[in-house]
Amino acid sequence: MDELQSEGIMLILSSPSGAGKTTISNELINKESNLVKSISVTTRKPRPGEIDGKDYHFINEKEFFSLCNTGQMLEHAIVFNYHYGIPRESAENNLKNGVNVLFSIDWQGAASLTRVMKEKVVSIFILPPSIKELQFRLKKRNCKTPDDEIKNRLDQACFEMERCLYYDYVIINDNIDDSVQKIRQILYSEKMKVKRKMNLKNFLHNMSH
Ligand SMILES: Nc1nc2c(ncn2[C@@H]2O[C@H](COP(=O)(O)OP(=O)(O)O)[C@@H](O)[C@H]2O)c(=O)[nH]1
Ligand SMILES: Nc1ncnc2c1ncn2[C@@H]1O[C@H](COP(=O)(O)OP(=O)(O)O)[C@@H](O)[C@H]1O
Repeated sequence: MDELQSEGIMLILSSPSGAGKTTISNELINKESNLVKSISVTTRKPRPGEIDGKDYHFINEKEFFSLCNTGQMLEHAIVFNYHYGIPRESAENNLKNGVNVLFSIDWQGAASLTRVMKEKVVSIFILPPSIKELQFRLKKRNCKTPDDEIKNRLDQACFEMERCLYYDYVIINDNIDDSVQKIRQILYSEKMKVKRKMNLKNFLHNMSH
């Protein structure tokens, strides 16, 4: 066990819709014991197969605004006409206890979390191998999604991908296992950074006395 304790990292994953961040997030959570996913709240309706409290907390607009107005949200944004936001308490408690927290959020959320939480944040942008592959994945995920909604998401994707310039890392999600492995390597390296070691001075002091 590492005697040098690190504070929890806020690991942000963003990508255009359909590039694979949900799939990658789920794999990461399965593989990393010290990583938990932050469950956002949203006013979007659940997709088939999505579970309330696991994929999102599905709430109505009134409940959403009440959370915002009482300071219970770390950040919130409108994406594809619905409200999304990060509940503050659970994320803050995990970080305090040295647990890493994964945020699968859009570029607006990434920008505002980075502005507020600064060095606690490590941000990764996931790119699809091509627009054609992105279109294929969007259709594969939910064949009931209307064509105009897929077109809307593809149009947005080009704009969103430009945002990768402002992230710490960028990954092309060709193969899921490779992408997951790359992110795990980033997490391990980030945890070893001197600035994240909470008890380094004490450790050195104890060694020399
Ligand atoms: N800013 C922000 N974005 C979020 C949050 N939760 C999810 N999102 C983003 O909202 C967008 C739409 O998410 P979703 O409805 O699940 O669609 P998907 O990206 O196609 O799976 C995605 O880019 C998510 O990463 C949040 O709490 N804050
Ligand atoms: N590397 C990959 N190769 C092939 N298909 C993938 C890959 N990553 C994700 N997918 C598939 O693409 C679809 C969209 O992935 P998803 O994780 O829901 O994207 P996002 O959360 O970014 O919207 C899903 O059907 C998923 O199984």
